[in-house]
Amino acid sequence: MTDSIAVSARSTATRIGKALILHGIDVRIAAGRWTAIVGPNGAGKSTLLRVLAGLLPTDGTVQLHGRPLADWPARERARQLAWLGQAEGGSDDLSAYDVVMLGRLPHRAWLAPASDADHAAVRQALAAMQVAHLQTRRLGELSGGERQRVLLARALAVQAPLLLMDEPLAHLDPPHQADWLAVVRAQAAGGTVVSVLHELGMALQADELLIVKDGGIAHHGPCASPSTHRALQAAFDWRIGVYQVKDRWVALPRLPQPEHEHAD
Ligand SMILES: Nc1ncnc2c1ncn2[C@@H]1O[C@H](COP(=O)(O)OP(=O)(O)OP(=O)(O)O)[C@@H](O)[C@H]1O
Repeated sequence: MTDSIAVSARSTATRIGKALILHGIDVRIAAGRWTAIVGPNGAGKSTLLRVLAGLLPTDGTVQLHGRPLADWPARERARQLAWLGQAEGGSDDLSAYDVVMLGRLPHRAWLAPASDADHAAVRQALAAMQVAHLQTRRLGELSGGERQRVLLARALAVQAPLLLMDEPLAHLDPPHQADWLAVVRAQAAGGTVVSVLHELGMALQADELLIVKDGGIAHHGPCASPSTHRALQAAFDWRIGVYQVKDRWVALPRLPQPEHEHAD
């Protein structure tokens, strides 16, 4: 599994309106791994994730399991690729259970009732994100973190081999971040995960780091590699340091230094 490519994008330019947002993209995401996309604000991380999901047109080609995205029948593609966007709205009147059931739509025939397998997938996803006790509550009346966990459960309920998530940790407290980490590891053991993350300490727990800066790919490499750590620090203008704490890598902000001192 690790040698194959789950999703790839090759494009010279991605525009939103007239604005050039991404340029010179050539990225291959390995299957069976967790890739974290990181980089400064406005670098183009979310745009790149949307390109990989086929949600934003671009020149060049985007391929899912070696086949151009555009060639996939919509339902089949929806079963292959689960998506969690940033600040998603629109389902506030639905119960948490029904929101998670939306993740099963690609598996259901038009107007067909949910099957036992659909209900089982929903219950499993609710349990994985520890929101089973919220299942009868309306999405709109949940806290930010509860809501995010329900939306994560919806993405998990798709049971797609490729899971793309934009800032999945938004609003999650540290224990729930740790739970999410366990879920992602399990997910990557049988499939592929790509997540845009601002929490660099969490991103460094991934297998691969894809560093985006100024609309291009600055680096793509293993999270544990010194060259990746150097590239990460450089991408943030050396305003962060990467350190080893026991068996994990962490990134910490560096305080601004007086003009005459240099970063180490
Ligand atoms: N609809 C839009 N119209 C014009 N420019 C846009 C639009 N959406 C995003 N951009 C611009 O594209 C660039 C990349 O945005 P993107 O959201 O991909 O960045 P990001 O790396 O995810 O940022 P952040 O870390 O702040 O979430 C930014 O300069 C942004 O202002």
